[in-house]
Amino acid sequence: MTSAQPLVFALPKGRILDEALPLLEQAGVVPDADFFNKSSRALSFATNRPDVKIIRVRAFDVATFVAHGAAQIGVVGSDVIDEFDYADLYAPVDLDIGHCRLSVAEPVEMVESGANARESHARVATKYPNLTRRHFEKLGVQAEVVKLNGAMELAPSLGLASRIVDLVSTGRTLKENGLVETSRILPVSARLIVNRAALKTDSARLGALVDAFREMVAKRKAA
Ligand SMILES: Nc1ncnc2c1ncn2[C@@H]1O[C@H](COP(=O)(O)OP(=O)(O)OP(=O)(O)O)[C@@H](O)[C@H]1O
Ligand SMILES: O=P(O)(O)OC[C@H]1O[C@H](OP(=O)(O)OP(=O)(O)O)[C@H](O)[C@@H]1O
Repeated sequence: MTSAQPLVFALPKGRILDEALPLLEQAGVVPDADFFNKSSRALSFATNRPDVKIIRVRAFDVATFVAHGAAQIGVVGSDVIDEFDYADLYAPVDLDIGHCRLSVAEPVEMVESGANARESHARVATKYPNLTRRHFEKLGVQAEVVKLNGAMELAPSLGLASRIVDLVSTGRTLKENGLVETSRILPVSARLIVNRAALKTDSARLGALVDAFREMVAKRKAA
């Protein structure tokens, strides 16, 4: 990565994007109009800065693009950062957006019977296999993970798993699917991430962007 090449900024499509865009603009990066064109199938976009372009990817892929240097900077949830645990990622700024938590949830009737509490083995449906295994290992419970990419809340009622590990905000999805949160694994918020090697080779531009986000988040908190 030389400073002559444009910086690639990876943004997650989906719910974090709406909260991240004002921060991006306050940091001096404004996507071109076609970024907001709902009918566009483009995935890469110019910005007001000739030396910065944006790629819009799935939330779970932002960390991978940045860790491998395909993007040098990005915004992603700490759930994704912790799930992949990439050595080449550095997460210098908690953006104080995208707040939720990663939790274990179980069917209400299982909690009432206490059946799951005595198990030394658990079949868990989740989008987060690594975080799930690490959590249950700490409890001395062997977790057999059933990997899903969404709608985990259906798994227990369909006999696919006895518990789930998933993100929780309001708790509404759990409640409407007969589940109850039984333990919290970690709090989640969106972070600014950078590729460690890129930060060394292009410290001027990347360092300035990190500082801009850091200062802006501090100002918002102080307001
Ligand atoms: N209630 C929530 N549920 C899920 N993700 C949340 C929630 N609140 C904040 N987030 C953050 O948003 C990210 C997920 O974004 P989103 O749900 O839009 O995409 P996704 O469903 O994970 O991705 P995709 O739709 O491509 O499968 C999570 O990684 C998390 O950091
Ligand atoms: O506690 P709540 O406010 O109900 O939010 C939690 C739900 O939000 C997420 O689903 P999302 O809508 O992001 O779709 P997904 O299943 O594709 O992740 C998550 O997977 C939970 O299902």
